[in-house]
Amino acid sequence: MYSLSNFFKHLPYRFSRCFTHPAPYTLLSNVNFTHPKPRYHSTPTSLLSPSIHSSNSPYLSVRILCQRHALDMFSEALLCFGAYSASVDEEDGCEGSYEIYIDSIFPEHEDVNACISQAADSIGLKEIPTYEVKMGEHCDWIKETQESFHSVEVTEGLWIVPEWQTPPDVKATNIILNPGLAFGTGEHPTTKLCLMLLQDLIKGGELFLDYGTGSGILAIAAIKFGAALSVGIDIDPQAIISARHNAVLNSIGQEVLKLHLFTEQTCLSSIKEREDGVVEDQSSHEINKYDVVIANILLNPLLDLADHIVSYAKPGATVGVSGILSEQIPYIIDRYSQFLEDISVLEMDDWACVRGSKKINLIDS
Ligand SMILES: C[S@@+](CC[C@H](N)C(=O)[O-])C[C@H]1O[C@@H](n2cnc3c(N)ncnc32)[C@H](O)[C@@H]1O
Repeated sequence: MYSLSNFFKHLPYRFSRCFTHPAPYTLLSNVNFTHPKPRYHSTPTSLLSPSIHSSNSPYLSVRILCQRHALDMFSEALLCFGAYSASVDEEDGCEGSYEIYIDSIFPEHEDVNACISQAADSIGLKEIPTYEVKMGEHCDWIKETQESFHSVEVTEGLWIVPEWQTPPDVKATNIILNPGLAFGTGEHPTTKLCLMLLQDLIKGGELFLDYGTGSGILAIAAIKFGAALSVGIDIDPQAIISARHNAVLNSIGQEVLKLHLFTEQTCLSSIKEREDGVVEDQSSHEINKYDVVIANILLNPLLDLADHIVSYAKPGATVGVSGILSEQIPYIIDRYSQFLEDISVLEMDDWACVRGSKKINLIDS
């Protein structure tokens, strides 16, 4: 039986993606951030801290030279240790180089040196990255950061459109998103792969579980494709808030798109609505219920939570797991082949999504 203590031990895995250790079942990173609570899973192009309250305050603009292999983890660590945002300009003169620039925004009063040192230390960098600091002018830099997101056509006729843009094709299936607050902008290959899988699977009337919903992009897409019910779960309250906002942007009601926060309290208390509007509830994501289950998280939680993730699917239902690099496919197949049959793999830009059908006679643990 899956236990809560097991579940919570996976939280640090959210920081593991930039390490591609070959051995399965290994804790790839022992990073344990204590303050403030980490919010983001990865940084495809840009991250914004949810602690932003005012977009018009003075700020420090910090350009940091980072080792390319540490990019994802270091960006996330910066947010954890005080940065408002961390973004990468892939076209900024470092192509092919061992190092890459991260442009980060800090509050005016922040001790940037301490933040960068702590961030580097927390992910085990031996040297503190070099950086330069400029005082930012009063300007709406959140808006500037958001403007780096553009409408994306994921597959023919399926567009992800930022909230502030007009859909390029009004006849297409348009998912309207505010991508600034949680992972799932539609730009990341794993999100694209999951969307393609969903488009293939949802024919009408299905029950869909989005395990690690982030911005809610997959849960929303499933409804747009014709699912009868989407349930999105996440361990990050900001993701739930963001997904709810995005559901409203797409005129999708709570009767068909249910969002649930996984917390320790969730399992100890009954359903309750908190002051921030997040509903905590475990009752509606029942095992053996869903026609399609997709988990776009990371290698290690996918390995450790495999039986838990699969248990939500009906016998014979499709389970898709993503958030993994192509080189990690064998570990996923090795682990999931005890639960799934007819396993196949979709790949895009070195990222992968593994799908399979839940074995009919599987006894859920
Ligand atoms: C890569 S994002 C995926 C977002 C979206 N589903 C997509 O496909 O773009 C992963 C999300 O999973 C959440 N997450 C990470 N570990 C989790 C876990 N063990 N259980 C539930 N959610 C988790 C993160 O908070 C994050 O919002």
